[in-house]
Amino acid sequence: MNLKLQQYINGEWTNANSGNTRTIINPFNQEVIAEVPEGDESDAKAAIAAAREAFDLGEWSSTPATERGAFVRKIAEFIERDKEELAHLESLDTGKTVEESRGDMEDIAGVFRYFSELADKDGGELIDSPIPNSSSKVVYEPVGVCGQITPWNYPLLQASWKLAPAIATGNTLIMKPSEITPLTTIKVFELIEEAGVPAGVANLVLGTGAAIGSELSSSTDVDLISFTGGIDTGKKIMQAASSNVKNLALELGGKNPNVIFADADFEVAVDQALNGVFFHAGQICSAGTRLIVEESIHDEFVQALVERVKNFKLGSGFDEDTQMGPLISAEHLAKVENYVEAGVKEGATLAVGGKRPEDPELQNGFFYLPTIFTDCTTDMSVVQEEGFGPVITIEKFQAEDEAVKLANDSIYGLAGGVFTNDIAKAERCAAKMRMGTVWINEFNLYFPHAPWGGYKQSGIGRELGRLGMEEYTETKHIFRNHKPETMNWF
Ligand SMILES: NC(=O)c1ccc[n+]([C@@H]2O[C@H](COP(=O)([O-])OP(=O)(O)OC[C@H]3O[C@@H](n4cnc5c(N)ncnc54)[C@H](O)[C@@H]3O)[C@@H](O)[C@H]2O)c1
Ligand SMILES: C[N+](C)(C)CC=O
Repeated sequence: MNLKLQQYINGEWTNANSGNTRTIINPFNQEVIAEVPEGDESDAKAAIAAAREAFDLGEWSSTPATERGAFVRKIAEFIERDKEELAHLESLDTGKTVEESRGDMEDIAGVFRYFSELADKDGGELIDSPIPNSSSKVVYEPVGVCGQITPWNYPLLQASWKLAPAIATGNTLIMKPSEITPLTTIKVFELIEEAGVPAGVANLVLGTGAAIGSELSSSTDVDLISFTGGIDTGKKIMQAASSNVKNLALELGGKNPNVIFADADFEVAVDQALNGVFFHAGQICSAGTRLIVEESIHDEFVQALVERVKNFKLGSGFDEDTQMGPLISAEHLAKVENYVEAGVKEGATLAVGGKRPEDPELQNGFFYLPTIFTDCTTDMSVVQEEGFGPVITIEKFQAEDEAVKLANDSIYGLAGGVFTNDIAKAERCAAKMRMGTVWINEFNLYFPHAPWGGYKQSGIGRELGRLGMEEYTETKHIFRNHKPETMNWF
């Protein structure tokens, strides 16, 4: 593997202070693919100190936005150049099909391009001051030192949503990828170095959330934490971030409803319902794992889903005909098994799946069969909890209001979909669904221009789009008196 396999702190590639390492395995067959440093609090502290110094020096934050945008554009170009290598690493690390990883790399390059173009497009605002002989303006400044923590399911994609806007806006940062899937993030730091981003601006620390993530969250030298991951971790980070009232951006989980009306295009709705869940074996925050289907088409819809699911090809992400890869780890496989077991105990009916595959070629990987539960009710844990695996629950409805009520009956509010050919009905539902993204006759689509984030416990703040840039800026009002005079009050 032609990769540095080290941390990147203050422009230097380093091993962990302790000398400890972690073995990274391929979830398809458990083969060792890399040995990376396992940093601890001392590595995190060194990276925070480097980022703090680079920010407080002021050179980076006062670099013209056009120049910072040019650095970000170069990174986009290098990602496009190294797309195949990056896609290969992502599939090795996550088990997802290399076709999906190629798509991710295109999206990631697009994210860097988008923020490079946005970098110098907002120079602030002149306010029409109500005070005579004065001027009033608003300027946007970087927040400071940013801690960035990412999950294992879309390692580089989630990192790109944080790295590109932070660099474009003149912040300094410390990135901590998931300890399970660090490879593409290491590679992108090679590209950040190659692009010439100054030492100390972007730092990479490798290790666990308990050691490094909590140091980033609690340090009073960090001004902002941007986190993508599970709700429970998000809550811990929120508490730790109160140490110095950090700015906080949280992208958390989802249990995303997909409402199918009887008047939807049947084939499209079936196809999108499957795509909405089974890409990356359901390990997607916005997976449409909660299907809510109009009663009159329910049985036919379930039958069509089951027929298609039975023919899914599970296998290595590097085989061209593989449609679904493994889950990420033995631990996660056990979690999905327990989740399904709970559904069965609560009375949901297993229409298909519900176990590991028997294919001898898949026994060394963390595979789980695509699974569909019918006869589900909103009180079931499988309907309320995020399983983060290839599992769909199906509920029935009769009336539009009932469908919306079911869709909103959740602690989550990340994303949802509605399939119908009645556009007025679709718009009515979209308006009432309490989620950060609602797709009409589509599922799981995202692009850099539109904001991404959750209502309710799915998070705080937005990534992507202009709002994703604003997360990394502070707003300052500057008032100037052109004709200062004494007040003679005291
Ligand atoms: N909303 C979104 O856009 C989005 C995108 C991708 C994934 N997710 C969510 O991520 C979750 C799956 O990812 P995961 O299992 O890696 O999540 P996780 O919360 O277990 O871990 C995410 C990151 O947090 C770190 N971490 C763990 N404990 C920490 C602590 N105490 N302090 C600081 N950092 C800590 C981990 O090391 C990892 O880097 C799912 O819930 C999924 O929905 C959300
Ligand atoms: C945000 N997204 C959809 C790219 C990945 C969620 O897990």
